[in-house]
Amino acid sequence: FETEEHTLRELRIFLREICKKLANNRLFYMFTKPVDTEEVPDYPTIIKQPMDLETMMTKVDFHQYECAKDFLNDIELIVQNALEYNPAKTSADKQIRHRACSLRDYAFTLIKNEMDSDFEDKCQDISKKR
Ligand SMILES: CC(=O)c1csc(NC(=O)C2C[NH2+]C2)n1
Repeated sequence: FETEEHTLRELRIFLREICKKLANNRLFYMFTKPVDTEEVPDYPTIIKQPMDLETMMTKVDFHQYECAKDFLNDIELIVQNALEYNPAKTSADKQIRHRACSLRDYAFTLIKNEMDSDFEDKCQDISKKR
């Protein structure tokens, strides 16, 4: 059991580093905090499951990710929300969609390059057992 807790502790340290790198990239500024429903009142009428990088950092601290796959599922939620909320042909919408796709590619590539695949397998095994 103790070794499982050591594994999940190491996962949290790794995911905080990934989250920090993504949140510190100016390209992803609009994904760093929850959309302000005061400024964008129609957002909650369209996007039913909002997600952002600050919320993901909190989820790491609350032990709500047991493997990198769960973390990447929330990245994909950020991306899908942005594509749904910004469907127009305008340059503003196009730029946000392009940045959402860049966020996805950065996150998946960072994790693939910096994470030992055996370590992720161990995390997924622990997650399945729980
Ligand atoms: C996080 C996110 O996807 C977001 C925040 S504001 C926004 N879009 C706009 O403000 C307008 C450009 N066309 C609507 N999208």
